[in-house]
Amino acid sequence: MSVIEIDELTKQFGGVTAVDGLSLSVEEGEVFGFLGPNGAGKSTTINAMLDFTKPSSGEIRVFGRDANRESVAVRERAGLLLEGYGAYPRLTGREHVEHAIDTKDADDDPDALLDRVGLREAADRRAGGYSKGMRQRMALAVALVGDPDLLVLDEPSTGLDPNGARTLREVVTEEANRGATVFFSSHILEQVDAVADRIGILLDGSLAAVGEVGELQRELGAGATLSVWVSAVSDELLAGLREIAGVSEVRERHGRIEIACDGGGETKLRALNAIADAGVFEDFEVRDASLSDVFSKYTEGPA
Ligand SMILES: Nc1ncnc2c1ncn2[C@@H]1O[C@H](COP(=O)(O)OP(=O)(O)OP(=O)(O)O)[C@@H](O)[C@H]1O
Repeated sequence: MSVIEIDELTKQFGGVTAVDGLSLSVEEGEVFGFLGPNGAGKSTTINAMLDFTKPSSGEIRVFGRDANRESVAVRERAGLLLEGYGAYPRLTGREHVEHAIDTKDADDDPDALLDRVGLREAADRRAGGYSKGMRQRMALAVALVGDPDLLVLDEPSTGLDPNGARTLREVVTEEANRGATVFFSSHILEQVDAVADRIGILLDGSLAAVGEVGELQRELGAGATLSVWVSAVSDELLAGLREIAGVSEVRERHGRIEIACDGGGETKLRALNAIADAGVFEDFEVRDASLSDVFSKYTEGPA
C-alpha cells in the first residue's frame, strides 16, 4: 500500500515555481530519501504533504486520506521533524518530550526517548542553552513520540556532528524495522544512501531521478560522462563545473553540457546541483566513456 501518493503537485509563490508537476509514491515500510540542493522544493513538498502549505494544483494522499481536507487525521499518525523547529528556550529537553507525549496522548518514557537520541545527560537543561545539534536531537526525540506510522524528517542531519549523524541513521533504521515509513530530505547524498531504500532527486521542483539506492548509485557512479540538457549556458557555470573535485573536463555541445568525471556519484550530484542552482537544468543521462568520446576528446580540442 502507498503511504504517500503525490500526484502532479505544483506550488507557486508569486512568480516562483517551488514545485513543478511532481508525482511520487512511497510504500508502507519504505525509507525514502528526498535529495536535492537548496531551493529545490523539498520543504515545500513536505509542507504540502502535511497541509502547512496549500498546493497551487495537484493532489496528495497520505494513508489514503486527502492531505488537505483530512490533515488532522494525517498528522495524528505522523512524527514530524521540520525545518526551523521552534524550541521553547525556557523549557528543558525532557519537558519538550513530556509535552509531546501529553499532546499525543502517548505513553512513552521520556528518558528512554532522550536516551535514544543521545540527550539523556542534558535532559534537565533548558533548550535555550542547547547547541544547534542538541536542539536537532531533541526535535528527533519529539518526532518519535507515540511510535508514529510515518516519520517525516526535513533535513534531520542539520547541525549534527558525525556521532549525531550516526545516531540519526540508527534511529531511522530502528523505526523502519518497527514497520514505520520514513520520508526524509537532505541535500547530502551520503546521509541518505546509507539508510534509504529508494532515493528521489529533486532539481528545480521536478524529479530528475527516482529509484533504488543501488540502482541510482550505479547509474550515477558507473558511467564516466554526465550529459545534461540545459536551457542556457554561461561561462560562469562552465567555470564553476570545472572546479568541482572529480570533474576532468567540461564542454558544451548542442544545448547539452558534457561533463567528464573521474569521481563517482558525489561528483555527478554536485555537478547536477550546480546546474540546478543556475536555474537551467532540464534533463540528464550518464554514459560510459565510449571510444567515440575518447576519439572526439582528442580530435575536437577544448570547448
Ligand atoms: N513562503 C514562501 N514564499 C516565497 N517563496 C518561497 C516560500 N517558500 C519557499 N519558497 C521558494 O520556493 C523554492 C523552493 O524552496 P524550498 O524551501 O521548498 O526548497 P528546499 O529544497 O527545501 O531548500 P532547502 O534545502 O534550502 O531547505 C525556493 O525558490 C524558495 O525561495
